[in-house]
Amino acid sequence: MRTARWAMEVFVTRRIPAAGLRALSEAGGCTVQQWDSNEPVPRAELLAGVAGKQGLLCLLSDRIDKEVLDAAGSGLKVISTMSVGFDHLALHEIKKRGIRVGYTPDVLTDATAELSVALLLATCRRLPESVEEVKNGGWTTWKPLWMCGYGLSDSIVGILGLGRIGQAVARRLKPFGVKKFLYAGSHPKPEIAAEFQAEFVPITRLAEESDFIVVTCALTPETQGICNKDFFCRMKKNSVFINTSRGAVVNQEDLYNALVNGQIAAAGLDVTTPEPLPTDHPLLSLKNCVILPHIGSATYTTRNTMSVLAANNLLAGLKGEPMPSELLL
Ligand SMILES: O=CC(=O)O
Repeated sequence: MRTARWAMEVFVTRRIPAAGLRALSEAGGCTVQQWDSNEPVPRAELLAGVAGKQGLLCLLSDRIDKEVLDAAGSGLKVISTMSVGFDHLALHEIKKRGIRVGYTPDVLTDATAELSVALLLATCRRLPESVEEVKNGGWTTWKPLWMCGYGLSDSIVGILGLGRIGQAVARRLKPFGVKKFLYAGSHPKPEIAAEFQAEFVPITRLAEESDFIVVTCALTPETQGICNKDFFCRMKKNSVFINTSRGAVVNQEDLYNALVNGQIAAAGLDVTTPEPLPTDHPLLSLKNCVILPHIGSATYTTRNTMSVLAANNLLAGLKGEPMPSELLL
């Protein structure tokens, strides 16, 4: 039997890819308690599970707030989230307690950018609607005016948040013949934008001039609800709105009205508020709104890599070593 030089207890809030769990168990010295289910851990189980632990490996669907931190107690040293987003973590409270945080940027950039492009094309070329017409007999003949949508060729694409994923989206869209890229965000990034000759503009101009808008910014107090009535009213009537960041960046009621009133042509959302979106939600009744169940990073390889990175972040934090991807608070 291997004797551990350090003995730590961790709580894992969900069933994760085996590779991630293996990384934890092979490290030795780390006792894992896991909510071994595909469904979210009930709040009471989370509060009980985290009690007395030194490490917590969680997902973006777990709200890690003061209550959880209090339940964990003063021994909690590390929180490792298997996500690039960290809006589910009460960072102020976490920082106050001196807890380190790991996350999983970079490894999901390609998968998420790919999904963003897939969603954009599915939305602007009306793929779900078309598939449905084939199944329901709506496809009676080839019709010149039927199922027309909007193409990327010669278009203006606006990226809200030219971070890692926004850049990867622009890189993938460029070969489709995009005429011009605009981007908006907290500050200009001239070196990065040079690759796409992208122009930094105020968000109002992004809304007014873009044929396609792709939202890839992080959810922060500044970006919460930023895509609102004013934003959608400024957009062109034939423009398409895509969001693969976080649902709360969008005021969904305003988006619904924009889609119903023809203020914009269509929307594709991989993220909503809440998640899951209730099946009777008004947005789901619209043909010009394509909604996916938050699958941006969902490739087998990416999810495996994310789980291993999350495990390695946790282990490094527990040992007091530099993490492969630490969120600096
Ligand atoms: O949305 C996905 C993530 O934050 O990893």
